[in-house]
Amino acid sequence: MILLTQQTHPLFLSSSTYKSNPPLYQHVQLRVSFCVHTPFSHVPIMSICKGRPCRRKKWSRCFSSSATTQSPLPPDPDKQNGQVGGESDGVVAAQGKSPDLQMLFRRFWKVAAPYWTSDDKVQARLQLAGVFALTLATTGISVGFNFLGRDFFNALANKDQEQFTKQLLYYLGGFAVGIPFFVLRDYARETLSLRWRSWMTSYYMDRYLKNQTFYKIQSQSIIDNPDQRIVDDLSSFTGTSLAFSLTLFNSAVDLISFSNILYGIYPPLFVVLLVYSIGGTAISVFLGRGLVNLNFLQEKKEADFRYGLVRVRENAESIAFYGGEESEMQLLLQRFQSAFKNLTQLLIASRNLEFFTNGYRYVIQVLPAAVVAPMYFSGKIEFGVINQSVSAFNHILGDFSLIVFQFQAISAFSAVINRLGEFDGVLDRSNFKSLSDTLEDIHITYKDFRSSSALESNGSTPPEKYATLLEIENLILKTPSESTLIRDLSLTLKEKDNLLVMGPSGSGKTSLLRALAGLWKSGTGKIIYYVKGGEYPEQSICSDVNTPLVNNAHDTFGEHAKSLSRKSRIFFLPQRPYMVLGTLRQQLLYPTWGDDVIPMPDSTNQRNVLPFLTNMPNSDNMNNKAMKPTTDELIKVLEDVRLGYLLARFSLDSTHEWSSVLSLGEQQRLAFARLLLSKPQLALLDESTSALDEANEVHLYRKIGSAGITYISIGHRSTLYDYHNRILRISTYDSNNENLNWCIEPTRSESSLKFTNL
Ligand SMILES: Nc1ncnc2c1ncn2[C@@H]1O[C@H](COP(=O)(O)OP(=O)(O)OP(=O)(O)O)[C@@H](O)[C@H]1O
Repeated sequence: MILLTQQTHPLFLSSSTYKSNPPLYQHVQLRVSFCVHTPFSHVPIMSICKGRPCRRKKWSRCFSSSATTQSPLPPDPDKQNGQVGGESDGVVAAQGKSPDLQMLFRRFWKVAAPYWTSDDKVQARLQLAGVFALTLATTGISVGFNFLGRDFFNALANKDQEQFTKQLLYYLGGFAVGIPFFVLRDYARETLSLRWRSWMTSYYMDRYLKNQTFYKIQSQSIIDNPDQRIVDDLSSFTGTSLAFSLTLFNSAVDLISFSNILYGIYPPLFVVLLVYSIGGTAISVFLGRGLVNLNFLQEKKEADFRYGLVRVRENAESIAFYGGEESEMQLLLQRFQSAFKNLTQLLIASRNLEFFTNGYRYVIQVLPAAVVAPMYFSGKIEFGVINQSVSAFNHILGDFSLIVFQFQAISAFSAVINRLGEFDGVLDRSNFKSLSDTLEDIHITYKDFRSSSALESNGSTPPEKYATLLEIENLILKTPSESTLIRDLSLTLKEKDNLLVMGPSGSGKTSLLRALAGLWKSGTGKIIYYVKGGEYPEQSICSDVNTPLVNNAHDTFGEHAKSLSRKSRIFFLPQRPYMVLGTLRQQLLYPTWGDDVIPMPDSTNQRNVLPFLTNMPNSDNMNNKAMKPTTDELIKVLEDVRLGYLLARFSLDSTHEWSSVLSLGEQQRLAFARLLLSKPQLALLDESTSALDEANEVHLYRKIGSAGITYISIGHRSTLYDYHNRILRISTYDSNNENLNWCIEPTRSESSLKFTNL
């Protein structure tokens, strides 16, 4: 028996980390995991983590070392990046049913296939071929070792010193030649796995961030912990898929190579082995059937626990103000207990399976020697042949017993496949159509600004002074849970026609802005934006699949223009501004120039970066953006919103946790600075001055008014009347009342608006 120990965690802790946190890592250092292998066999017969059967990742490490066959080297201290992704709370798991095998294969294929047909396919396939070739070479080397071992033990048994020395030298020579193959095979496999993972990470992140999918997933609670699926599950999926494919390939080659040897020694031994392994597989599938579901739940529960801790970090100040430590402790303990209970069940299920699998492994150990020994005693075979038959037997046993030996790894892997398959489906649905068929009824259309002016000047009537910016037609707005908020709203908004939206709490004011921003689609009706299209290139004007086609194709902007117009023409200011991670300059430039302020890596580092990991800003997008503001302009805009004093405390390029170092009112003023820099056509302001004193509020409204930005604001203060032309009053919807639950009224005469005379 060869005992390969992996004292894993300390290898990944720098001494300083360890010294600064000795109690934290004390128990970690004591965790010794090991895989026990049979002589020259790649099959791990036991996997132990601190005295109990290893979970998933540790097993998959044994698994991947098994995939790499008979390595004379200790397995790599490979990625110890926490737990492997995991199980899903998907439909199947949630119902506690065993996942359907066909669906599992379908999901596996759907998740795995895109990379191998992607832009990186040539490189990927070449590397895969290299890994398979190296695996084949290592199998050949193992067969060679099998014969070397036979002659070595023969020389020993015959007390033939000369032959023994010769065989010893052969053995050492074999190691010198063979070891690099094993190392290179493992390295090539890990490199390919990392490349695959990198591509998939970029592919999943792209789809996750596109079309506000992240928002839909979060606001409608569609699936749990998407972040964990992107980080852990993808890593586990790529690593285990490669390891598993190589194990299968290797087992097939191994089976052919060693079956010949074993069959040549004693055919009945081969038949016994076959019957034994088929029976063992059937029993372990039966005993371990509950593990897949337990693995699903375990990962979800652990992710929930981790998310609870992240929320404490994110809301540290509020929790500290409330003095909510006790409640947080209770909530976190509840989540941990839930994970603990499930893990206990998982351990019990694993233990029961281990009773069988360990028995299965050990009972068979003496069998080949016992069957072949009579032939040795009768002088029909030499002593070395016994060793050879034991070795060949173990190889074939491992090949036939893949499912028995790897059942836990396979069950964990199935959970990962289901989790990713489910995520992939959600991303697909979100990117091709809505997540729910009933949610796509509010249509947003973008038309060329000129068409509104043309319409108005058509015929004998003189053109109106101001062009239309927005039309809302028969809008019935509903929550995602289908409760009506606003009925049959129709309005037209022209340039400088600033609208104030008022109404009781919960009546649907923010929801109206959500619908205008395209975040909510539940309901019916039309929203038409007239976007100043002069800056858009002709080719960006195309028919829009998500919006009803209008007669004049040039009137409707495509997806690309839609995102451009949303980004550069319509600007949304929430009540609690979002502060990005980065410098003060980045805060100001977000989101209009957000993608070109991130420093590009220098060209030396660039060489090592995979092409799909660099997200080059879209050149059309760049062309259509206004010139990036200079430092002087940034300083001026800070002064315009009365934040100039910040520059005495922070430089433009200093990085801080801005949501903590700036007060809410300062953050709101910073958001107005972004708005003034972007100069959109239309701004949607959701109580975006709620934290400001009246003097600052008035000042900011004057600034955006004089900048020529038209706005729709939600607010409660009567002082806001002075800066708006009309008020949209919404009352709480009552299904028994047939009247409309909104009305539009003028604030006061247009000439009296405070900024019009500025
Ligand atoms: N994701 C959601 N799913 C279901 N209902 C929601 C969702 N988000 C909000 N609602 C409900 O929609 C209604 C309108 O919410 P909205 O935020 O638009 O109100 P509001 O008028 O802006 O209120 P306030 O003045 O208090 O901010 C509320 O009853 C709210 O509970």
